[in-house]
Amino acid sequence: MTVDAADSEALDSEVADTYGLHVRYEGDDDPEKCTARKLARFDLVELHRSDRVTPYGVVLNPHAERALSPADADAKRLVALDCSWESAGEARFSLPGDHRALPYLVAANPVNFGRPMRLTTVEALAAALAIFGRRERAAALLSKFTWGHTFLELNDEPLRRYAECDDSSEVVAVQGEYLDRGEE
Ligand SMILES: C[S@@+](CC[C@H](N)C(=O)[O-])C[C@H]1O[C@@H](n2cnc3c(N)ncnc32)[C@H](O)[C@@H]1O
Repeated sequence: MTVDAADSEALDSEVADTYGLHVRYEGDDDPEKCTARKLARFDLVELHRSDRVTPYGVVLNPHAERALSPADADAKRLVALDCSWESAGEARFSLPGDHRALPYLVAANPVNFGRPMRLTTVEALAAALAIFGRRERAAALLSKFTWGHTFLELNDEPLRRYAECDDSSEVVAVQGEYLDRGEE
């Protein structure tokens, strides 16, 4: 088989499975607690050690100007950056791709439980899948963590409402309701 044919076959299988899940893995966080490494052990994501070899896709970036919405659901790949929060500044997100921030959601992981927006890599990927209407696949990723199901429970209503939006501006409007509640 030619290289091109092999590439195209690999791409077809990603598309058939709807989304290829990729992680640019920095490796500066506690490897014992790293959610991306655990997902990779179960072959649920592919880890990449440099920006250059990380495939193009929708990049989950908390600093991005545009919010993720169902309008992005035709993407072939979701890409997260697994690094420590200390090194997750804007400049670190130099990956090629369509950068999107997740809307208001609350973390369920033991390190940042209850804290808005500070999601682990598995929570971020699962949230994106849920917003794209792939709730079962989101649950499958989270099922590898004892606290994983809590993420979908805590965020059940916002995730369902974001998944019903048409585009980023609608998602931002829904998010505004949750942010306002937090300020009351
Ligand atoms: C900073 S790393 C921390 C990973 C952690 N060490 C772990 O074990 O999962 C989390 C990654 O998830 C994605 N992420 C988390 N919160 C996000 C948000 N609010 N919007 C977009 N992406 C987010 C980003 O790709 C971010 O770099």
